[in-house]
Amino acid sequence: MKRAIILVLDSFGIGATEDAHKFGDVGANTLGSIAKACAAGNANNDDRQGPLTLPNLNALGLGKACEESSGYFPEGLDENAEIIGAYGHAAELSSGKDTPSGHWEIAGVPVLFDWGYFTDKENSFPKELTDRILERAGLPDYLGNCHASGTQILDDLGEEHMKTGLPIFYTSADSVFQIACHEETFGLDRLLELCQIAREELEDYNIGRVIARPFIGPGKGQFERTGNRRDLSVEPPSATVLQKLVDEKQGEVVSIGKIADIYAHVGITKKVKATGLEVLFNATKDAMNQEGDNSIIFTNFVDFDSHYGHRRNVAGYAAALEYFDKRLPEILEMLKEDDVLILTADHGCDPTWEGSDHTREHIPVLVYGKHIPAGSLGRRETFADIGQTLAKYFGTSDMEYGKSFL
Ligand SMILES: O=P(O)(O)O[C@H]1O[C@H](CO)[C@@H](O)[C@H]1O
Ligand SMILES: [Mn+2]
Ligand SMILES: [Mn+2]
Repeated sequence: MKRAIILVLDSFGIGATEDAHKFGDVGANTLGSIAKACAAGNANNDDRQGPLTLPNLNALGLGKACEESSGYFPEGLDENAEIIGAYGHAAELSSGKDTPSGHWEIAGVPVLFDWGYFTDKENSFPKELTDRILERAGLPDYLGNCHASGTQILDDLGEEHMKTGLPIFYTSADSVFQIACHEETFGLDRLLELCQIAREELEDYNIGRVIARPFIGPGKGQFERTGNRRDLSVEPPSATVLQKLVDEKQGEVVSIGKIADIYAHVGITKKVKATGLEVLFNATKDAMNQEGDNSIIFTNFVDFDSHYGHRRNVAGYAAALEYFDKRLPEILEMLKEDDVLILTADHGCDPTWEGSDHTREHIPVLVYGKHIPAGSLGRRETFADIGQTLAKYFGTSDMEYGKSFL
């Protein structure tokens, strides 16, 4: 019975890529920076203290993968631990360091074209675009029109939004058009309709995603984003390994969390809505109990990125990693004879880096299964090696990019 379980720790990079200078990210290392801060006693909070402790991820080869990627073995992890998994680090072929590019490349389809971006930090959006969106939505105006951190902008504009009823439009270094509205005063359905309009009006702008950012709370300092976030993505440019498994093998692809949105619902046969590390973990285990031959169980753990990476919260990121690590054996124990477990990431988001954007980094490629020999997979030229490996494992037609490592 063939099954792959793919766990994406969103933003968990392990060291800058060779082309990081193009992104201003030379020296970024999400895991490395967290490990350093923890070892120095600079990442303590109510949930955690001291050096970074990730024995289970380390046994799969995480520490060594980071060392091969960056020359730095993460402090806190045991350099002499017995390694039970195959481990490597992969560079990104895609032109961007965003979530869809990273995920599509993992599934064998790198994004070789350039996305459209709203590069101006202020007055970011063309007036003819926002005029059309507002007109179709029957709104007189909007707030924002800038690059922003999604939580900071709620503090800055949330109250004005509640008072005026005007939506908040903002963007970032990613190819995104984001709309934040209060779930209760503006309404979730209205926000989703507005995002759909924006998606349609953005057709000529080559923008990867429109993101609905609903939030709740009474006022400044008390606003919180909810689990009703929706990402309206364009479709991947060609068939991913997910789609091939469905089309060629009549397989199942189970999306847990954001995965379905990221692939624009293409190549996905089941969707499980889940928010937060704990619920995502439980949902992954449920799917592992249910799914049979020719299935991919694919989970995105977005909190690493959205709650800690973008928020530059090192202690929070470390605590979340330690929580993930503690629960990992539950999944290892559930693996059946031929199951393949892949732990990876889609880009970096070093919580010690300036600003609030992603960082261009290698991703870890940790592969574990009862019949997979432990040891280094070395440097991989593209995330698409994962997709090609899956194509070979499931016996679909080959992907155009990537080399199988099994
Ligand atoms: O600051 P928030 O809203 O979390 O935004 C982050 O999430 C979006 C999608 O990854 C990007 O725009 C990134 O900057
Ligand atoms: Mn991401
Ligand atoms: Mn992000």
